Amino acid sequence: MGRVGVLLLNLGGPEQLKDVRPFLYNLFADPEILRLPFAWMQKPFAGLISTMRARTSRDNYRQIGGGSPLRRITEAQAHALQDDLQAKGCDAQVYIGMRYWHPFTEEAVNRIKQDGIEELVILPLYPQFSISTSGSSIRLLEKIWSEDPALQKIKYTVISSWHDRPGYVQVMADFLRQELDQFENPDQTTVFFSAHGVPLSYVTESGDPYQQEIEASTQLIMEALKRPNPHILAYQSRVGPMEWLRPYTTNVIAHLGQQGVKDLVVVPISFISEHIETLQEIDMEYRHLALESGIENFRRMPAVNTHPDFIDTLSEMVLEYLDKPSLRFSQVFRPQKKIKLYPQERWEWGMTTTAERWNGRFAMVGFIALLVELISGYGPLHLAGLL
Ligand SMILES: C=CC1=C(C)c2cc3[nH]c(cc4nc(cc5[nH]c(cc1n2)c(C)c5CCC(=O)O)C(CCC(=O)O)=C4C)c(C)c3C=C
Ligand SMILES: [Fe+2]
Ligand SMILES: [Fe+2]
Repeated sequence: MGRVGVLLLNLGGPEQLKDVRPFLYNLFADPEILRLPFAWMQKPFAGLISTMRARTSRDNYRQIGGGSPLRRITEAQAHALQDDLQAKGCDAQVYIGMRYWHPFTEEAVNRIKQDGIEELVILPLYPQFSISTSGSSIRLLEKIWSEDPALQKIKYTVISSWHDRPGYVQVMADFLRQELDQFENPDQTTVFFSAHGVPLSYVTESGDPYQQEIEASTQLIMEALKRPNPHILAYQSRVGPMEWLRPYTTNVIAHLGQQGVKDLVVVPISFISEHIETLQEIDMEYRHLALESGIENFRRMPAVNTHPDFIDTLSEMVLEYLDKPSLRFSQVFRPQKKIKLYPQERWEWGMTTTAERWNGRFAMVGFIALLVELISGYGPLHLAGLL
């Protein structure tokens, strides 16, 4: 075996409040996250939205101590994984490549090249595949690879998804059982799986396997739990005016409260590390909503972070994939159709008269302004109390 490397992929998060705007810019400049009708719109639009959303987003990061813990946790996972692989006789070097913040994917790839890695396992830290997460990171790697002959000599394989790995399912079930046992009536407590949402069109138009994988993980965890608890799945963190996967977490929490549910445990199903959406959105916003809606006991299952059983699952997976035939970037899921940000209007460009063309252009400007406002939650319509 040649020199072995493992590349962990994750989203990245702003470490300080001053990083929030440039981080958001990188995120919104990615067409896998936000696809505009014309490519030339992407960067100006990302600039606009990131500037306008930065205030709300900074407030949220301020509430969790002024930055995301994602880098620190991912580094701890990388160290633990490297030690575990070593203990299992595999002398591998583990790298971290973040999509939108430091340490960037490009930096990780440079280090992999400098270190003379000959065999590489690429492991996204998202159990379920989505075009917007693992898909985006893998697309980026494919591009970097295509531009560098030195990288093309590395034997690599991609683990595109691991939502049904027995080890992962077992750790999640064990964590859930421990959390349930904190309630007075563990078997009657409602289990609320909260997954990060994606726009509905990713699934219905582009064939994103994300929803199906989330549902499968949920099912497998409930089976491994071996308890009779009622359970429900909903999607959180919607951004923008489009329809996202339903039901929305906020609606379901309010509804459960109205139905008289008193004990609720939230399982953050699409996250394996603590970050803003567990620490702020679930622990603060959803807790507040739940208590207001009549739920009395609200708990959240912690993310698996660096738990030894979780790290063991990761290392077993890496060792298994080193022996498997490799999965190429081109074999990883690709959207069937280009993702659209919104159900596209039929713009009648240059059809009849100049007047109609200009009507279209003015409508486009108005439409973009509305979109910016809906995504950022900030603008003249909000000021006028209309949104
Ligand atoms: C499975 C995980 C995730 C999916 C799916 C996902 C899709 C997705 N996200 C946005 C918009 C934003 N995401 C933001 C931060 C963020 N998102 C994830 C995970 C998923 N996103 C993580 C791990 C983080 C970083 C968290 C941290 O601790 O820093 C943000 C910025 C934060 C905010 O302002 O809310 C945005 C915006 C879209 C549009 C999308 C699907 C298309
Ligand atoms: Fe996100
Ligand atoms: Fe989010």
